[in-house]
Amino acid sequence: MARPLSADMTREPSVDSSVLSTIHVHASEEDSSSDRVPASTPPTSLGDSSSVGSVKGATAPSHQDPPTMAIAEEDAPAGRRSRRSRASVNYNLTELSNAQVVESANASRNVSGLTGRTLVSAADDDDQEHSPGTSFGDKVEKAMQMDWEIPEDLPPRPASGATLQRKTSVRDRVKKAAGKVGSVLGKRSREMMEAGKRKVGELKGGNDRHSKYLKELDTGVKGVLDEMDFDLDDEEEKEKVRPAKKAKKEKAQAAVKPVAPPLVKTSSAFGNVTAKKGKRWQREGLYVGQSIDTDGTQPGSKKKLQKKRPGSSGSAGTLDSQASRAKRTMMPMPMFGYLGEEKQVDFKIPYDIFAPTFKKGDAKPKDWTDKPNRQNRIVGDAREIWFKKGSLAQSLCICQPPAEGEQGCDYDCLNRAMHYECNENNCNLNGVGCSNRPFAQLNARIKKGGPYDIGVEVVKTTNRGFGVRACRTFAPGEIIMEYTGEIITEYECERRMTEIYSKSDNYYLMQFDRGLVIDGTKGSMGRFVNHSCAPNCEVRMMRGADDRPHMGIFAGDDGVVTGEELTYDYNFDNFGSSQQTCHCGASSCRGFLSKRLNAVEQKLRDKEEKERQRKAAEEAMRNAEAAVQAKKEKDERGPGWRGWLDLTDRQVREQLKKEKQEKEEAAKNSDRARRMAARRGEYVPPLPKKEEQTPEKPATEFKKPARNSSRRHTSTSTINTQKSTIRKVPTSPGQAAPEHPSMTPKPKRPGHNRTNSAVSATGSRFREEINSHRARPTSSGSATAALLQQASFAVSDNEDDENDNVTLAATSSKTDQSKKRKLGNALKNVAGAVGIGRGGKRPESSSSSGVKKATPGKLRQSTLSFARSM
Ligand SMILES: C[S@@+](CC[C@H](N)C(=O)[O-])C[C@H]1O[C@@H](n2cnc3c(N)ncnc32)[C@H](O)[C@@H]1O
Repeated sequence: MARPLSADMTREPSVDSSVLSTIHVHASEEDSSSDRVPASTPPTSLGDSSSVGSVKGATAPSHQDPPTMAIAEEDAPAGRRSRRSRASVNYNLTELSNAQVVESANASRNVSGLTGRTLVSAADDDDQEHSPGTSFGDKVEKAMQMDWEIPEDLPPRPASGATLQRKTSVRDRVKKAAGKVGSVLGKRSREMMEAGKRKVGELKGGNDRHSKYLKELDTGVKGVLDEMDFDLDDEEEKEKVRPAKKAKKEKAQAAVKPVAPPLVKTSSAFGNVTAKKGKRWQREGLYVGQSIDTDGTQPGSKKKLQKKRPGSSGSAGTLDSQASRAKRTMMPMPMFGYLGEEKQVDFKIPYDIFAPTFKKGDAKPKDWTDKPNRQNRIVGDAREIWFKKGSLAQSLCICQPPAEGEQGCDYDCLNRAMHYECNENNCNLNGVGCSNRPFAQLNARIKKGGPYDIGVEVVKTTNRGFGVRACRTFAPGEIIMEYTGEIITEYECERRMTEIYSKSDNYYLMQFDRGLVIDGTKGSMGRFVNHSCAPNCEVRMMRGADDRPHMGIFAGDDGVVTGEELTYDYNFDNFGSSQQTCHCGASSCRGFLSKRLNAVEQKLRDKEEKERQRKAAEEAMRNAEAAVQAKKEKDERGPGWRGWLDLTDRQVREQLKKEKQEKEEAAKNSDRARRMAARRGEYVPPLPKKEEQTPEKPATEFKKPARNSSRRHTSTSTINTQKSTIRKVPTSPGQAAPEHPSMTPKPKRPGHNRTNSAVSATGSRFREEINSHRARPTSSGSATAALLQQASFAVSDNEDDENDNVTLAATSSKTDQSKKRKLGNALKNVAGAVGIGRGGKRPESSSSSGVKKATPGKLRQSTLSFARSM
């Protein structure tokens, strides 16, 4: 197909505007002899070099021969003949190529029009432009030699007469370079940027538009040049594009509402500038990386931030840089809404946020390191048992591959049922989907490492020493850790218990295989797992792939969540006699870290417990009854009862004797006795005046506690008035305070104010009765009150001479007689009132004078009272 170019072409002036209208091709002699193309036969295709080559003549017009162009001999490839030796053929290329008429004066640019679409890249054009020595014809020939086809999806050719696509300008190339700069950072980026700037600088030449580009290059947003829109240098074009941009922007803003972010000032390497309007970022919201100053709308909030941060002194650093320093590194905790009273929503901390870890200063177990012994150590005689070849039955599971979404070797697996861990030798599934390999899984997890490999930590509890807390979740039945330690014999265990751990509070001994015991004192973290009567874990023994038993702590049926303390039921065998009290706090707590009982044991225990409770209830009942009885007896004995006295005590007996004498003496000198004696006409010796007043008897002795009822209160106060008068009766001079401690009066009860001595001192049953009735509620309170008031007034009249009332019987004067009468009447009235108050009846034992006789049972003091039941 391709032939060496063998024709020189010249162009003849054309009447047409096209310079390419007529081209003369000078065929060589050789061509004319062999491949000569007749003048009337045009090339049938563009591949025909003789016709295409003529174009070259058009690209390099010779000024010596205008307008006919000829290729100089020296331009021809080496070995070719000179022009003189070739025949000249003229072709009308316009006609031949059916090319569109290119109006541009620049012939080299218009070449592309011949092939419809540029076959030669812009870069080649540039090369050609910048390397004038390169033959265009050669290039065309090269292009012709290529296997090529025009892709179908090319943009349509511009309509005839439309402006052809312009060649890439320097500005475009700068933009292109700048675009690359935007995506790459570092030295290379800077170099490219500098190159772009230089090019624009070359173009500058006082042109405003160019200086604008230069400026844009310098001040691009965030220094990213790919965001610069160099294409939009035409104001008209910009206007066309803007509405679309605007709509896009509005749409974006609507999506991030309600907070419209303010246009912020930003800084770049080139200084502070106002940010480009196009892009706005949502600066606030509940996501990592947001500004801590969540309420940016608060005036002064940014300033506060500025103040807080060291080194952020005003001008140093822009707002953006400060905000970036104040970015959250974690999700903020949802503090509000969950805990309020209105929204009683249970709040659970997501496990992947809450990761409790040991803090500095937290208590750590002294005898334990962070790198515990994760392997069992067989000690002493245990070796013999441990390494003895057991006749354990081999197990082989017959599990089938699990269905999708299910796990293999599940609860119907034979290995699992026999507490064998599946391994490559005994598992039918060959490990595919097998879920019965906990220790292999644990080892793989620890080997892999990472923050959740072990997933638990030792923490100090409030009342149970140290404990273990989960730092991650564990699925139900998932292995958490292995309980390891020293493997000892039971004998050794007992020895250690009595000799080494006898004074210890914490025991780490766990029953193991074949009568062996694991002493976890020097073992894994499992030894710190505490007991609970409602545990969240369980301990299981399993024969591992190494054919040795292993003790594992597994998550219970509900799994374990982050932050939970791991617990299992110790089912403690008490080595000692004393039981350890349980502080697990579960509602079903058994009270002790003791063994969980089987059904029969539990039944027996329940029966015993029931019996114990019944006995306790009976005892309580008996005690209550005794208390009631005692109270009743005490009440019956009256307020003067001083409790039981020991009559075997000589001092007590003497004291009682003395009191009796005093009482008799007092009775002799009592008003009543004197009155009676006077009535009988006997001589009544006057009482010494001085002794009439008894300062040691406080006035409050007779006081009754205030009552709620106003009526009672009224009557009480009335009686108190009267009482204050009556109280002035002298006490027996011989009366003294009891000496023996057992005689010491007990604290007085309200309503039982009167003591024996008080009765003795008054020596009057009237007063006694008044006092006793005063304490009782009356049904006809108002009538009684009136009468008592009357009596009170009557007695009050006598108050002028305080001593007179006690010397009534001793005086014989007229005034005294009248006073005596008055008082007698008053007291009579009172007694009558009391009688009415007790149901309208007069007291049975009232005398003809209207004075009520106290019944013997109402006497406050009795020697009986002092008899102690022995
Ligand atoms: C295996 S250790 C557990 C770790 C232990 N708390 C420590 O600080 O080393 C068992 C001992 O912990 C204590 N303990 C465990 N659970 C308890 C509970 N629920 N109530 C009271 N004490 C408990 C008992 O002293 C028990 O002997």
